[in-house]
Amino acid sequence: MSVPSVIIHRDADMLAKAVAARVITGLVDVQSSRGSASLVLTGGTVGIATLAEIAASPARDAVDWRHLDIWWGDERFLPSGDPERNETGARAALLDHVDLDPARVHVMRGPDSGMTAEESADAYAEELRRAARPEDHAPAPSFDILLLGMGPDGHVASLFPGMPALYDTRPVVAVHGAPKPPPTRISLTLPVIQAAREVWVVAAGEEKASAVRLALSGSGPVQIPAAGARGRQRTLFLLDRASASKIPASLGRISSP
Ligand SMILES: O=C1O[C@H](COP(=O)(O)O)[C@@H](O)[C@H](O)[C@H]1O
Repeated sequence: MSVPSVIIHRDADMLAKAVAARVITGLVDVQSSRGSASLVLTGGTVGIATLAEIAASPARDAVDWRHLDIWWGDERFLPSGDPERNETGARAALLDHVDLDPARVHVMRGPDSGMTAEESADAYAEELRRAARPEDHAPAPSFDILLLGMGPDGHVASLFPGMPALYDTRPVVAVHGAPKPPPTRISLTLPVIQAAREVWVVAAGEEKASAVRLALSGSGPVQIPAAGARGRQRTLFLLDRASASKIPASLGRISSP
């Protein structure tokens, strides 16, 4: 697993713009060497703002959207089209504005599919298994870029502090009783997250400052799930000044004046 690098931007707006630029460049780089790429989306405020910035960027046309697999790190177990679903926000902010191959948009299904949360998690695990290549040596692809928002309690995806999902070794799990609504969710687990090539934790706001410090300073993932957000080749903590305000100055590289 890689050691996190911390990059700090002026504010949430600049952070979303900078992460958007990074995503575009990252996807173009992967596609130019391998043809297709994979991107795991997150919900949450900065996550969705980043997608809107990608959509607004003239550079977005440098990405070959038809050869991109879109996955989700987590989903709120709500019917399709529900405004609280991460998918709904992602579609409105970006996915509806670019020429994706619908077969490569891998949605975590909600209760309107007729599935229980457990069945939906199992169906997603099966979709991941089918997408895994021999070189992944795992029942899921090694994603090129996996984006994670982070809550003030340090949760990433739908992995909340102290909850059983943090010990689960299956690739995808149903989560019940989440402290943030809605209580039922579907989430990738830490083994799949940690198999991604690059994991980028994106956070803004003073209310996240303590969790950011703990995630970067030796806490375990059961206490602070973001502490387990590490990529195989690269881990980035992309922060605004407020969320970075409690980490030692030596840890962060200021990127926006
Ligand atoms: O519920 C969720 O929250 C987190 C963080 O959201 P934020 O609004 O505090 O940025 C998000 O990463 C996750 O995908 C989502 O389901």
